Amino acid sequence: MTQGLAVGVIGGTGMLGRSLVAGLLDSGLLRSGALWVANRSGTRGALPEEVRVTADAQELVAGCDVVILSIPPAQFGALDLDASGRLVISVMAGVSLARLAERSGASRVVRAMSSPAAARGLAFSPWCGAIGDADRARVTALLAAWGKTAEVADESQIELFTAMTGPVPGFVAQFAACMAEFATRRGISPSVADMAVRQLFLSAGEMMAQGAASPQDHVQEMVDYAGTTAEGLLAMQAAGVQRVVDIGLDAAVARTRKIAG
Ligand SMILES: NC(=O)C1=CN([C@@H]2O[C@H](COP(=O)(O)OP(=O)(O)OC[C@H]3O[C@@H](n4cnc5c(N)ncnc54)[C@H](O)[C@@H]3O)[C@@H](O)[C@H]2O)C=CC1
Ligand SMILES: O=C(O)[C@@H]1CCC=N1
Repeated sequence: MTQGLAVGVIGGTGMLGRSLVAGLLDSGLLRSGALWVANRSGTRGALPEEVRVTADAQELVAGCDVVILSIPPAQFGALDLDASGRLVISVMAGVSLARLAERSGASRVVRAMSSPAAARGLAFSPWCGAIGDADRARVTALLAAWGKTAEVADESQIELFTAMTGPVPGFVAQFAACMAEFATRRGISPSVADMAVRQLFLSAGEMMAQGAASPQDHVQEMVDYAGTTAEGLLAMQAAGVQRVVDIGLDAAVARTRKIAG
C-alpha cells in the first residue's frame, strides 16, 4: 500500500530536507497530518501547520511507517534512534546500508540520493536496498514524488550519483560559469552574459529532458551538421573535455567514499 502512509523526515528543515518535505506535501501519498519533521531545535521554520514538528526523533519514529534520514553525515553517529520495524530511507551522502541498519536497528533499509530540486518535482533520486515488493512499491512512489527515480544495482552506484546528480546545479553550474566567464572576458557585460547563460541552460535542459535524442546524440547531430558548433565541439573533445569531467566527478565520488557516517 503506497497511499495513506505516515512519513517522517529527520532533518526536514535543512536545505535538502525541506525540499523533500515540499515534494511529499504535493504528492497526495500521505494521510492528512501524517507528515512529520524532526530537527535539533524543534522549530517549524517555514513548514506549513499540517506538518508535525518535533525535536525528538524517536517521537517521529513512533508516529511513522517510513523514516527518511536527511541530516549531515557527520551528525549521524550521534543520532540515537530505534527505528526497528520501520522502513528507513537515507538520502545522506556516504552513509552505508550496513551503518544505517546498525545505527537505526531497522532491517528494511534503503540508501538513496536526491537533491533540492525535489521541491519542484525535478530531482533524480536513485536508490538501492534489499527490500520486498511492498516496500519497493512504497519507495518508488515516495521517491517519484520528488521527480524521477530508478533502482540501481548497489551502493557504489549511489556514490556515483551523489557526485553527479545530488548537487544541483553543481557541475552544470560550473560549465555555465565557464561560458559566462568566456563572454565577460571578451567584453560582454556580466548581466547580459548571466542572462544569456541562464537562458541557454534552461532551454538545453528542457530539450534534453523532453526530446528523444540523448545528450550524446545532440552532440553528434551538431558535429554532423559541420557548422560553427562542430568546430568548437571537436576542439573541446581534442583538448580532453571528457577527461576534465572524469577528474572532477572522480574527486567528488572519492570524497563521498571517505564519509564514514
Ligand atoms: N544539500 C544538498 O543539496 C544535498 C544534501 N544531501 C544530503 O542530505 C543531508 C542533509 O543535508 P542538508 O540538508 O544540506 O543539511 P543542513 O545542514 O541544511 O540540514 C540538516 C538538518 O538536520 C537537522 N539535524 C542535524 N542533526 C540532527 C539530529 N541529531 N536530530 C534531528 N535533526 C538533526 C538540522 O537541524 C537541520 O535541519 C546530508 O546528509 C547531505 O549529504 C544529499 C544531496 C544533496
Ligand atoms: O555537496 C554535498 O556534499 C551534497 C551531498 C550530495 C550532493 N551534495
